[in-house]
Amino acid sequence: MTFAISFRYFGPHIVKDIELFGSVLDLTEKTSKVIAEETLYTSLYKVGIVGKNHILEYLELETQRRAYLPSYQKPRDIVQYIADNSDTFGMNIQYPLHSLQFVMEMGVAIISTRLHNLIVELSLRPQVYDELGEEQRLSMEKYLDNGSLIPFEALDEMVLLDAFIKETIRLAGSSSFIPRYVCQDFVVSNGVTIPKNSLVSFNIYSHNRDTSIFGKNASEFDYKRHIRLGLKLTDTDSSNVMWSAGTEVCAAKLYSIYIIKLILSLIIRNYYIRSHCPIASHLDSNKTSHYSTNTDLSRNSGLYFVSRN
Ligand code: HEM
Repeated sequence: MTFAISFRYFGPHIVKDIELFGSVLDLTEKTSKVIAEETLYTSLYKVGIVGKNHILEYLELETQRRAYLPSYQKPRDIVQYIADNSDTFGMNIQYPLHSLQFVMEMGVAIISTRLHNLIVELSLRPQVYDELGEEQRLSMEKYLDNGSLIPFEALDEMVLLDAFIKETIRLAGSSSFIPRYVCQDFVVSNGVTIPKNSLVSFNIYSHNRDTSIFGKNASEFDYKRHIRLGLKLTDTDSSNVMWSAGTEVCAAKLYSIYIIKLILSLIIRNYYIRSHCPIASHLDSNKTSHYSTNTDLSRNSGLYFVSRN
């Protein structure tokens, strides 16, 4: 999954470069071992796709420093876990550090892809933009004493923004989501056997248009449905599988929600987003979203920000 994300993040123009490294990528496993090795980073660094590796430098120093901290001073986080278990990793301490760095980088990458979806969708829906703008105005009024700071409670209270994010991401899901490599023959409940060595994935595109979950207009953009149905972005049930489900729910769900809400709030408070996309002018019907327009007009190069002041 992570590599599917990075392809989207880097964009088609450099997919060719990435393909050069096909030999070091193993896309057939959920968590490929090779992605955690230095080879990939070094290769990407050489062609200028990524910058110097300061994160790894920091993690290396920090794990060494933490090994000497008295127990009452040790933070309960993943870096500490690695420091405390350095014996287990032995000479390969680099392995968990690279993996951790990779999670952080991919986390940033995935947030940026979702923000991209959201900003394009906003640009196409001036009426929704006004409604979200009004919600921001009320929030600013309520939290006037906080100046330009936006407290967590304020983000929690932004129900329209919550619903807008959820609806946009619901309609943007692709047909291949959280792919898995099948290590052994697996019989599913309807008797079908998935043979060993297959790749399977969840069709979130169809799932998110299921009328039994989202109502008759499941294929349309109707962001207030989530408010009517009492659904929130934090949910992790069949109405919201964007964070996955079960035991593998995204470890940074809340962090991502707050970051996305914060960034969108700041944008909405300060700018109007307009699109050069001609589709916007006749997008009155809710039958489409920026993903179903399926056109390069919906790229961010077609957008411009106009200051509210
Ligand atoms: C809008 C942003 C994000 C979305 C939509 C998202 C979505 C997901 C999904 C669908 C999974 C399950 C993947 C699978 O099982 O194959 C997942 C897992 C995970 N995500 Fe996120 N993610 C986001 C941001 C982040 C960020 C920013 C980080 C870290 C800084 C992060 C860290 C993780 C980790 C560590 C897991 C594995 C959890 C486990 O297997 O127990 N995610 N995420």
